Amino acid sequence: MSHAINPAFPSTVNDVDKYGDAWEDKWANNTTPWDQAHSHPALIKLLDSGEGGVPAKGRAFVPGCGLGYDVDTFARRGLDSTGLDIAATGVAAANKWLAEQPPRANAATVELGDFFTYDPGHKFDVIYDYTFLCALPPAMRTKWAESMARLAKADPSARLITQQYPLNGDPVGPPFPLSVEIYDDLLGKDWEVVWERDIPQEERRVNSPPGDERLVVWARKA
Ligand SMILES: C[S@@+](CC[C@H](N)C(=O)[O-])C[C@H]1O[C@@H](n2cnc3c(N)ncnc32)[C@H](O)[C@@H]1O
Repeated sequence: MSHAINPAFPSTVNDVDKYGDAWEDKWANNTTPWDQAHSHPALIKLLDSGEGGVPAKGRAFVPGCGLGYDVDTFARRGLDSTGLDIAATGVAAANKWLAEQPPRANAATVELGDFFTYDPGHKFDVIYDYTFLCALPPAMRTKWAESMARLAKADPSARLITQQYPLNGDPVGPPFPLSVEIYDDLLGKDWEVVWERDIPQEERRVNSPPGDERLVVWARKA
């Protein structure tokens, strides 16, 4: 079995101390091959369907947002939307891209910060994770789940949307392979699944490495 590290992800994220620098290096060197230039079609389909009880107003949050396509997507659906990224170069590029898009009624901004210590001073109605959990060294996963609960409204109307990927990946990351069980173990204490769907091959993002994808909507437990 191959243990090659996917070039889309910085190998140095395995070293937690150099972790933020590794992402900044990627952005500064303009090597962001994960960037697909748009939101995942499965997210658009979910939001357009109105399924899963995803709030259509309030505040949306996209940690590890990259260039901010998902921030724009939520803002165009009625939510004031905040992205967060640890790479300053990425944040500047994202805010430039967001400013270049057609006007929208709701706020769409990307902030510089570390998800694990981020405190915006308010809670979010919707949080979306895509290619963020899989980018983290597995040792950080418990803190990822704690931060999701900390940043979401403690209300059953709050939703966490996880684009679960890669579910059948190479055992050595990044991207670090995940499984439905891993998500359940991480999130089951604070969240319950209210909607889920396997993503068929034709809906996956172009250039995705092999691996199943599943889109899951979680409601915050009361
Ligand atoms: C694989 S990229 C995915 C970007 C985006 N979600 C996309 O699909 O285009 C992961 C992103 O997470 C950011 N990131 C990594 N660790 C972070 C952290 N602790 N807090 C905030 N952003 C982080 C990286 O700088 C990078 O832009």
